[in-house]
Amino acid sequence: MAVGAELHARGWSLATSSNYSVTLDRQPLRLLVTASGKHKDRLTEADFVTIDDQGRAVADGAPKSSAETMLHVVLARAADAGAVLHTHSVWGTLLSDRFASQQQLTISGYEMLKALPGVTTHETAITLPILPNTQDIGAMAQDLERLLATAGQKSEGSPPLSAFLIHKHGLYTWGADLDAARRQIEALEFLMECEGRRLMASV
Ligand SMILES: CSCCC(=O)C(=O)COP(=O)(O)O
Ligand SMILES: [Zn+2]
Repeated sequence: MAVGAELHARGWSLATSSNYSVTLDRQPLRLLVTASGKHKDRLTEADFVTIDDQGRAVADGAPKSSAETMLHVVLARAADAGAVLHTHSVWGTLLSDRFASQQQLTISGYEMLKALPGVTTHETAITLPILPNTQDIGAMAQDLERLLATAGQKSEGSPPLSAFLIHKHGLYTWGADLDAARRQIEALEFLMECEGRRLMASV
């Protein structure tokens, strides 16, 4: 609840945008996911749903979980996520469109990069893949599974994939726990704003 209020206050989870999850159990898989369509500034305990590995609510009478629930399931299953945060910031949305033809946004040179897992120097280049947006979340979940499988084969020395963008939609990041995901979302939103402002200043 506190994360929703905070990300809303930062302008990254306005209105009903965004969704969040925490992995409760791995065997069987159980995630606590935000309910769908909730104003993220006003989440209450009733606005969280425990779901299984198929994205189904475990308890009868639970509210409908996020429309993007299956992305959280894929991240918990295939990327070992302990927590996932998804935001809809202005900079993430604009940059996902500006770099859509390249299907990725690369950011390098900023000291803030060191807030991300596996990054020890500002000289590191991180790449945020950009997935196509679609209302078919099953198709998007398959795209994400492919992306994670490919990222797993990347060469040693590059930081692990810990975030991606969806075209004209927003940012996903995940970590071992909510603190890690919270730290990453703040660093990534900062980095995207730097990159967006830098590009604007150079036109
Ligand atoms: C106006 S937000 C549109 C849906 C979306 O992208 C989102 O992040 C929130 O969807 P949910 O079903 O999790 O409320
Ligand atoms: Zn979204």
